[in-house]
Amino acid sequence: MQIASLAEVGLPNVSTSDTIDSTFAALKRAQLARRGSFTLEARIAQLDQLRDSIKRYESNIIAACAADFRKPAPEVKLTELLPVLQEIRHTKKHLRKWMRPKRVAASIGVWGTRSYVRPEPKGVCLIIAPWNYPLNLALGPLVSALAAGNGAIIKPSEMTPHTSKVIANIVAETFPPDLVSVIEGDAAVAQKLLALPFDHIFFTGSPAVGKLVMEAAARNLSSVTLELGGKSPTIVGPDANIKKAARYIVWGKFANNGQTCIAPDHVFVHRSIAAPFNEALKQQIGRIYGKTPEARQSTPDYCRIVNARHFQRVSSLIEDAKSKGANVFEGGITDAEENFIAPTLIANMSSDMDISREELFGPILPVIEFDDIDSVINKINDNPKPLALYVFDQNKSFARNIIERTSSGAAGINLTVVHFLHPDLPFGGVNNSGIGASHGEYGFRAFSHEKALMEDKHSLIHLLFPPYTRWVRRLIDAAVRILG
Ligand SMILES: NC(=O)c1ccc[n+]([C@@H]2O[C@H](COP(=O)([O-])OP(=O)(O)OC[C@H]3O[C@@H](n4cnc5c(N)ncnc54)[C@H](O)[C@@H]3O)[C@@H](O)[C@H]2O)c1
Repeated sequence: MQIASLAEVGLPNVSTSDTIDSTFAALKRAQLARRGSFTLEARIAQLDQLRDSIKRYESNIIAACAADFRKPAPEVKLTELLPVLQEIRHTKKHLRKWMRPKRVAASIGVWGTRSYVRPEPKGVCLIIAPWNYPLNLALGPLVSALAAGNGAIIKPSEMTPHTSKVIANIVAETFPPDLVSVIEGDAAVAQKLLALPFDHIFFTGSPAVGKLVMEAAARNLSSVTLELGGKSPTIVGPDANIKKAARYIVWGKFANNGQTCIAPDHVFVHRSIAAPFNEALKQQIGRIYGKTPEARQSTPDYCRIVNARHFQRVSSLIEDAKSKGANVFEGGITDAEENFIAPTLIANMSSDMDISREELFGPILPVIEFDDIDSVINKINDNPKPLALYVFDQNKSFARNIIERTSSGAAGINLTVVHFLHPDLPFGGVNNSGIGASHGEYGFRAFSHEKALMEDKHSLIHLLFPPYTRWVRRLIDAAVRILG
């Protein structure tokens, strides 16, 4: 389905930047009012409503993603709809257990008390989303925020305006504005929002903007979850199943046109298998996207770069690499009219090239040959900790060695990207690639405050209260001796 203009997506019923303060105040008031009555049933009803609306809007979502960056419909279903719908299903199934206060056994020191860890809603949360999975990364966190009993403001990305409008319409149709509101806009709008004392900020985007978000959050001591990016390395060992490695790497890299936070950024391949591996990569690209440049440009299965600015950025990366001696051995063809960049494979990368430093976030894959795995591990450890790291090898100890000696948000063995789909795995980065985690119970906990609750039953702790008579002092000394 083609969308010619934003108006066709539907009339937005959405807060604008002028109404930021009043929207926030309304959410705050409503959140306090409903605090005691936000039951399991109420939360599940909201999740059901969200699921129904998403399903009702399915064709609009597909059309909007096509209008924004020619994202293929099957990719929209697999990477935008499925993760959010699965998150709803999984959350509904487990929410009762997650919400239940967890009994904690009394320790000797507080014998005679009863204790619980009681998750409570953080309050009013801000969700700032990126453009690359515009629906998934706006509504996925919303599922966790609602499950945990919060109100939320969503600020979708201005770079995918059609999808942003659809999100606004879904939310306006599904929730009262004092429970969930969408505020559309750019960085300036995000900055206005960030000045407000949100109870939690869930940000997905680049590490550079993540730092600004954390700085702004610090002013109000708002807690943060930062889902960031970086250069996720992939290592193909000497005993890799070459065909399988190429299949997963080509899919993980070129789906969404390389604009995936957990896409393999670059590949280290053992020199002994480099030639057949490079050939296998080329074969996979041909098999999926077509044998000729024309076929690759016309296939409906290949997404586009999101806008002219990013097209320019990614094209310049290729030009910079070429001018410094890189060998573009597949692709490299670009068409500015369509923000099209062919699936591109690059050899002979060197440290003076921009592709060796920047997160590529586009359809270019540098392939680097190695002899000694220690040098690869050292290189990874010399750089900021990545969001994901992938290893392909049949030999389990090869992967184990790398995973033990490096730090990354997630690690995958003989696959790429798929870990995103497991609702029981924490999804998140580490330091430069992120702080905190999302998905399933991890998402619920990100949006919850774990309140410590203790009740006195028949404890003897009052025997240690002042005045500090000789008897009390003796008791305290004994307590320190026994418990310390
Ligand atoms: N870890 C993850 O789950 C994940 C998922 C997708 C994308 N990413 C990362 O996101 C990046 C690409 O997305 P992007 O280009 O939309 O990121 P971005 O950081 O430029 O923008 C993300 C959001 O922040 C807002 N923003 C931009 N500048 C801002 C500023 N100065 N102050 C406040 N808000 C501002 C944008 O309007 C947008 O809504 C990549 O680095 C990618 O790896 C991470």
